[in-house]
Amino acid sequence: MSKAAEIDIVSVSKIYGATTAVHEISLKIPAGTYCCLLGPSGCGKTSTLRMIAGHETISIGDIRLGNAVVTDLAPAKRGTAMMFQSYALFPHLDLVDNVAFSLKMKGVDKDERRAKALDMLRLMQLEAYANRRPAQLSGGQQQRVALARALITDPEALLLDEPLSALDPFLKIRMRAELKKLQTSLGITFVHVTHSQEEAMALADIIVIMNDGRIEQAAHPRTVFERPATAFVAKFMGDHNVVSGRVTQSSDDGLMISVPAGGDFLATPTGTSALSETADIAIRTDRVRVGAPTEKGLGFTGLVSNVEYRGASVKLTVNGAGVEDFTVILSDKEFFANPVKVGDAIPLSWERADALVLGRLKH
Ligand SMILES: Nc1ncnc2c1ncn2[C@@H]1O[C@H](COP(=O)(O)OP(=O)(O)OP(=O)(O)O)[C@@H](O)[C@H]1O
Repeated sequence: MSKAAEIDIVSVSKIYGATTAVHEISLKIPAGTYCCLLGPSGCGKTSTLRMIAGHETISIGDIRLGNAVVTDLAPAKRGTAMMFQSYALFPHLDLVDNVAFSLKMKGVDKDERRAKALDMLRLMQLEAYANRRPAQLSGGQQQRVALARALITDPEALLLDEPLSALDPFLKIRMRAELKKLQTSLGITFVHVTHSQEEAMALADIIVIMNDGRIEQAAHPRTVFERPATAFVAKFMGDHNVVSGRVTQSSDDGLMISVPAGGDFLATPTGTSALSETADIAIRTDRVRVGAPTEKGLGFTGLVSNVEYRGASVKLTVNGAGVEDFTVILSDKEFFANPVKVGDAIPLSWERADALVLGRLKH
């Protein structure tokens, strides 16, 4: 139906008075990609999306869409369409008029815009509701109307600001699958703002993790999870233990870090990390086993402070070797073959490849 555009963000900053919301970010989003901007509240995701849309001016830098620099273009001239968190539907108009609205603004004649709106409603499987008003629809249906309204302009890129946040948990998961299917079938570029790691992992070809107005990592979800670039990414994505310490020994295939008044840990450099006096390492919670390590630095003995049953798995929290709240996820089978309880002293271990040295971003 539509052509997709690459989005190229070149050294872009957003400054609101005394607040720098976005600090000189650069990012290339290839044409036809599903990109999720992910990060905690206030990290600059929405400002970035709004600058791509043209709803916010760019303080410094440029944004290109396909071959065109769109930095100073009005939103309607960019080839982008935006879907808002609240859907922003007109309560007094039926679905056809809601969806056809932007074509009416462009001066497209009535028959043509109604025909196109009906096509879009058909695409969203809402044809049967064409004459209803938004209040007569479910949350999921309203979301599909908002999508139809954004897509009627035939955009090269669709920008979505927390599109699933108004939905209940069950519908959220269903609509998430529908968004992915839609993006795949249209083949256009989607940029989707979310603060949910799970949502970003499920949808994205590229996850852009932002922190304090900067990009910590932009990569495929599997890379982000298996090779988190920084301590922030490892902590924010979850399922990793991050241990910080002083570097006491370093070579090409290993780095030893000492935790103040605690243990020594061996870690694998990942290339993203410039070596310095201190370092952070990440250890996946599901890669830790109960048992003595085979090599110095690949485990420690600690006291169990919490045991949480989760059905298919059991989560242990362990303190020791200068590390607090070290998390271990065991399969239910592993745990019940050898159960432990709060207060037990247990040895933990992992493989050398499962302890990674993390990079540090200059702030
Ligand atoms: N119009 C504005 N005027 C002044 N400061 C603003 C304005 N809009 C955003 N900010 C500030 O810029 C920073 C980034 O805001 P932004 O809305 O881009 O973050 P976000 O990651 O989308 O957050 P959330 O997930 O809470 O929506 C915040 O500190 C915010 O307070």
